[in-house]
This record gives sequence, structure tokens and C-alpha cells, in this order.
Amino acid sequence: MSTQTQATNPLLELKGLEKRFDLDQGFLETVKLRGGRITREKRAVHAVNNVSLSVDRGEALCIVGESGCGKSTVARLVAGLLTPSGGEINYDGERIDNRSRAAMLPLRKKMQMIFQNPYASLNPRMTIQQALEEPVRHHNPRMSRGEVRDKVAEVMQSVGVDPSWSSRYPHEFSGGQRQRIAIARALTVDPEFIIADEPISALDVSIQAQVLNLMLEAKDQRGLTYFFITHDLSVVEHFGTRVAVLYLGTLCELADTRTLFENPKHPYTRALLSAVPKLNDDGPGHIRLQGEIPTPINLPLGCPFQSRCAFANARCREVRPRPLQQADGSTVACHAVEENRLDG
Ligand SMILES: Nc1ncnc2c1ncn2[C@@H]1O[C@H](COP(=O)(O)OP(=O)(O)OP(=O)(O)O)[C@@H](O)[C@H]1O
Repeated sequence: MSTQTQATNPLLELKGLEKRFDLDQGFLETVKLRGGRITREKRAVHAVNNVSLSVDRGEALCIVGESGCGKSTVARLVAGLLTPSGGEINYDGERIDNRSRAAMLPLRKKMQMIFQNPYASLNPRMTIQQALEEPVRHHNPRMSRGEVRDKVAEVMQSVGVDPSWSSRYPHEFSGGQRQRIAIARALTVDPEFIIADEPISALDVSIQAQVLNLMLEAKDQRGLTYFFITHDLSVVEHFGTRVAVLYLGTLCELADTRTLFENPKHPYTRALLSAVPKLNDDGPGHIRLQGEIPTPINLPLGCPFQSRCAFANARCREVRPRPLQQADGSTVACHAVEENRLDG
């Protein structure tokens, strides 16, 4: 059995990805007495732990999980904004996590990021025209002024913002329009891969669906591939082709969207899905998770979910479960699933 869900035409591959954030501590806090000897110990947040997954060309892989599970850290690692502590990131068949800044430049054009807060990605002192022209000029230094202007107008039109408003400043637009402009900024350089970190969670609910549909249209029209971070499962159901569920920086389950929603396997995925309100709900009802969430500073031995899992036994407390491929193609890291202890 494979230990990792295989994409058929992977654009992005994460292999055993790790990220630790060393904690700044005082000298005395780091000093420990061990076997009569004084040693210094560094403590670290284990934000991403041995994550392996692939993203196929043209798909929208959604990363879900509770706050603090490492979603944004994975996104920032993929975008090259953070350096991994271990593992590999391959893009289009080439390793990119160990590239210099200069060697990353050609990739910056192919890979764009959209953030939760469009205020943060748009300079308040630049007009929309200036904000959108900047990446076009940077990545296409030979383009004439007219070509740059045409490109900006074309992209503004495609995201539903009137190009005649391009001399306005970000504060003159609503939140939804600003996020459309942030998406336009990403699209100006004709990327192939978009990393979107909670791109609609700061927007009014009434606007969220419009922006999500815009991103889906852009995907179809421009052949984009998405790496989409969200904590909202209804967004995943609408947007994702596959879903990766993270818990404490560890991959619990990876499945195509329909399989995950119809037949979730990992106890954590089941609990997450049971919290989504449904009409005519005839499912098992809301699974209330008991127990403490361990800190990512002291990850437990064994399964990271054991302290909240109703199915945990001695093996779960001692041995970290490996992701194993299931008959329906999903990948699940859970001893209880492996041993058929969930439904029997
Ligand atoms: N620069 C940092 N230094 C120390 N710890 C960090 C740093 N960035 C993130 N962390 C920690 O890493 C873990 C994962 O954080 P991350 O922001 O990736 O989670 P998340 O799932 O995106 O959460 P949210 O949905 O709240 O944004 C958390 O415990 C967080 O406190």
C-alpha cells in the first residue's frame, strides 16, 4: 500500500514537510540538569510535522483544520515565505525549498498568493492602476506602457471591477471589491498556481459566494491550480477537488471532496464534519470532542489526536500512525481505521 496519495500529474509535491519555530527563551529557562550534567535545551513549536501530499494540475486542493493546526504555515512554506526545517517541496518536478531568492524569482511569476486581508496586500498610498501595474512591469520589463495598461484593464474587467475606477485608492472600495482587486493583482502576471490563505473569511457572508465564484471562474478560464486554505467546510464542499485535513500540523486524512464528505474516516474528520449544520440531517449528530488539545510545543508520543479521540488505545498513545491509502483512494493516518475499530 502506498503511504501517500499519489496525484497523477503533480504540479506541487510536499515530501515529509516539517516546520519548527524555535522559541526565544531566557538563558535560565533553557538550562537543564541531565544525568548530573548541565545542558541547554531549545524549545520549539512543531507547526508542521511530516506532511506529504501532492497537488495535481488544474485541481483545487483545500487544507482544513482548526485554528493553529498549521494551515497558514504550510501555505507560507509553499510560497517560499518560510524555510522548512525538514522535508522537500517540489514544483513542476524541481526541488524549490533550497533555492536562493534569485533562483526563486522566475517561480514568483508562476506562483501567486492571495491573503485573507486585502488591506494588507494593497498599498494604501497606491492607486489601483499603480498597484496592478507594478507586478506586470516587474515580471515583463519589455512590455510597452500601452500593453501594461491593456493588461491591467483586461484583468480588472475579468474580476468585475470597472477599469475606469483604476485611479482610485484602496480605501474607496468595499471589502469585497478590494479582495477582487487583490485577486486581479495576482492574475496580472498570468500565474498557474494560486496559494489562497483564507481569502474570503474576512468578507461579509453575502459577498463570500461571489468572490468564491470569481475564483472558480478564473480557475476554469485560466487553467489555474489552487492551494486553498480555509477553516470553513462549506467552502471546501463548493470549491475543493480534494481536501487535506490537518490536526496539530499533522495530516490526518486526504481525500477527494465527495469521498471525504460522504465517507469521512478519521475520527477528527468525522467530528469536524458533524459540526457543519445540514438540512434534513439524518447523520450521527454533532460529535462533541472531549479532552485537551496538546500544545504544539510538546507533541505527544503516538497519535496527535489521542487526547480527544474516543477510539484511542495503548497503540495510539505510543506509535504515531502512518498515512495509509484506503480502498476508495483516500489516505488516512489512524490506527483505529487501520484496525477496523471505528464502526464495528
Ligand atoms: N512565527 C512564529 N513563531 C512561533 N510560532 C508560530 C509562528 N507562526 C506560527 N506559529 C505557531 O505555529 C502553529 C501553526 O500556526 P498557523 O498560523 O500555521 O495555524 P493556522 O492553522 O493557519 O491557524 P489560523 O487558522 O488561526 O490562522 C501555531 O501553534 C502558531 O502559534
